[in-house]
Amino acid sequence: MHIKECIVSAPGKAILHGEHAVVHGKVALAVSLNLRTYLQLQATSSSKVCINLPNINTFLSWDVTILKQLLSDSGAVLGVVDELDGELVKRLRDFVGVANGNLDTRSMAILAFLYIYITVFAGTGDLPSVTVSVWSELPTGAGLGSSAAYSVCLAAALLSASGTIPSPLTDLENTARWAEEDMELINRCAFQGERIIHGNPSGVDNAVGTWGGILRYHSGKITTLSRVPMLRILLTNTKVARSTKVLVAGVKDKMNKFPSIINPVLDSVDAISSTCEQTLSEMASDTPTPEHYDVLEELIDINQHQLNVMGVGHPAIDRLCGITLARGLHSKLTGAGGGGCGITLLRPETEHSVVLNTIQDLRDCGYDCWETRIGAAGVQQHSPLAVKEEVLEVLARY
Ligand SMILES: Nc1ncnc2c1ncn2[C@@H]1O[C@H](COP(=O)(O)OP(=O)(O)OP(=O)(O)O)[C@@H](O)[C@H]1O
Ligand SMILES: C[C@@](O)(CCO)CC(=O)[O-]
Ligand SMILES: [Mg+2]
Repeated sequence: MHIKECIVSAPGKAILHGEHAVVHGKVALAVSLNLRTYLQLQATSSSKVCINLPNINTFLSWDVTILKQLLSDSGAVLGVVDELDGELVKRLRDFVGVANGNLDTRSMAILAFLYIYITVFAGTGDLPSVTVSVWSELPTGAGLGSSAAYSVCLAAALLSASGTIPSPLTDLENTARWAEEDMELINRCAFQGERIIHGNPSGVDNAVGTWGGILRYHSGKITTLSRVPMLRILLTNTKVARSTKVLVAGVKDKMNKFPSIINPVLDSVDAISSTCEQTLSEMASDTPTPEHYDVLEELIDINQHQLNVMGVGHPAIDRLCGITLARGLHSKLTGAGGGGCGITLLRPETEHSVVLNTIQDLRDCGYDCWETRIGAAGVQQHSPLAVKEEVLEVLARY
């Protein structure tokens, strides 16, 4: 079979409001980041499937014949992308030697890769020899949607390589995006990768990885917010490791234990997202005022308290909030919480010295901290000419 080689990338994300509540049907607002995951797919004649994941120090290969055996035993078929094929996941777990409940970083990444590779190529009747190398600018497992960017890249590259979706690149451009219906397929396929890594994802992270921009996400309905002011955001990584899967399951346990206490909190988060959306829209249609920023800051503070009530806070995040507040800035965790990253809203008039001093205070705690740009493009295909040299260099090593 003819394999179309490609380089693709997808952005990470920050959730402004609605993490966790979105898993239970509430509204979330999320933005793409200018930090991306890159994937290079190459055809080989080695009769092997190789995966190189330098961010997590994982380099593996399998004989195609062994994977073909797995495929014929499982009877997996392409097209069943809306439901996770539990039987195939079980076979893959046995094949890779990963016990159910094992949340090890490498195991999750390998399972997600093999699952998407097999289901995508099952439809073509053949499993090709390929080498897939992934490199990300995102911290892994820190709340910035690294799992979704990884799954979106896998889906886009494997669907394109198999010819299931066309390659959008033409001779005239070095970076291109897929048509809407192709992106929908990429998003649905990536969602299965997220299911393997997260357990019960809402789909918001892979939607941002696919479409980019600033999105409202509600029970699978994705709306791009076109009227938004340019927000300045500081990102801080507390470097406290956590697992989205464990945190999402923890909130579900709390809901089951105390439904009458936790459900109103989720409703209240929903109202936070709606109020934020309305405020952003007012700011975009008029000149943003200090009063608008007062509202945004108060929403951030309330939402952070709600996340603590849900049990997904962490002392390292409380410390981040305290440090920024001492400089007059408001912060909350972003993503699944339990450590990981937080966002801090900067006002347009926030002085450069205040930003620099805040960044220094946070770095003194051992945190990484930087100002970020939001609203980056979603999944893209690139010619090598359009990829930063340092990224090409890493990808070329394998
Ligand atoms: N660059 C990468 N290479 C290989 N695997 C990756 C990479 N980035 C993420 N992953 C996979 O995603 C997992 C991290 O996903 P997890 O959902 O816990 O964190 P996150 O996506 O960064 O945060 P959040 O879901 O809160 O936004 C890792 O354990 C790994 O399996
Ligand atoms: C915690 C969560 O709401 C966001 C993780 O980035 C999980 C999800 O929506 O899948
Ligand atoms: Mg994730």
